Amino acid sequence: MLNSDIQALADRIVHHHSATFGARLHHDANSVELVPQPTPPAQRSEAAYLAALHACSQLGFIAVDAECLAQAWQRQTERTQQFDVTHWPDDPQDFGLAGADPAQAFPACPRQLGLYGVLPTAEWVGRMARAGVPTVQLRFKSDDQAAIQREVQAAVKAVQGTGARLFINDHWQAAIDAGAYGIHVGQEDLDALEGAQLNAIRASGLRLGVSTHGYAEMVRAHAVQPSYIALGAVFPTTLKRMATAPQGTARLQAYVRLMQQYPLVAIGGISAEQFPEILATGVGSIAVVRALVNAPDPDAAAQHLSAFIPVS
Ligand SMILES: Cc1ncc(COP(=O)(O)OP(=O)(O)O)c(N)n1
Ligand SMILES: Cc1ncsc1CCOP(=O)(O)O
Ligand SMILES: [Mg+2]
Repeated sequence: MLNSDIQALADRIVHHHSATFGARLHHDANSVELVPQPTPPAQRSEAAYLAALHACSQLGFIAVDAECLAQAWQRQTERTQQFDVTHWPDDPQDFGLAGADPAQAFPACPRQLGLYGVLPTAEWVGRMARAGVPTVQLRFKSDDQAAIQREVQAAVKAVQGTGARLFINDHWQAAIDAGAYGIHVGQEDLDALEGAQLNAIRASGLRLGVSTHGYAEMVRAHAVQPSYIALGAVFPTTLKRMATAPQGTARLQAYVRLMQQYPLVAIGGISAEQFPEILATGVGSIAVVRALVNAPDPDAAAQHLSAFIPVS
């Protein structure tokens, strides 16, 4: 039970930020509602922390993200010596995101990765790279090691001479062996990697992209200092069962403000009409599957969508 002073502070946070985070997230075809979450058990006793923990849960942030935000709100309050309910935490130092060892960072990749095609086969990878998609990923789901090796090698070959950067999803050893541009891993994949395996990826010189679905996962991703961070799912997607609700553009905007030190990729349910509002958040790349693979004319879609996003 919150005491009335803390409840009043929490109400002020909710009041100030509900139009941004708490309201029904828009998009006619992709309407998403973020529902209030139970407030998790408190880890500390300061007023700013307790009020923020309650308010962020009310605003629909899952327990680990509400905890992360509440800790950041407390640090912001101590640093600025005032509890400003209007100032949503967005300073990396308040999330423990400052001061990492640059020697441990994965190799840099451009901030503007441009259109990012996430594709099921080497054939699709080659086709989209030839159509001008600047960043492509082979997302080949198989447990057959021989098939994986073949597909990864074929994808590396397929992008040769096109200028496209090729990331390989999941199959990091095959990606290293074949000499891809980079590897993409999810949070569970990252958790499953032993220190020696992560060191092997780092030593290979390949870039590393990591999926995130909220504040706590961004902080975890930062611990390995990847080459880019993917943020999603922004909108509902039929292609992957997501453990968390779609994030929507308001949260995406807040993530981008916080994670400026990384190249950022938005993913999940993004179609051509949504490109302008996604790009307005400041991400350097939009990753899509269906917008390419299910398009009536995938080559024309590749050219059309690529033209939307600057590349560096
Ligand atoms: C650019 C990009 N972002 C996120 C994902 C999802 O990766 P992951 O969480 O590993 O899930 P699977 O794609 O393996 O199902 C991605 N592939 N690419
Ligand atoms: C692989 C993946 N990871 C998060 S959303 C997603 C699928 C994105 O596909 P689409 O762009 O068709 O929604
Ligand atoms: Mg994966």
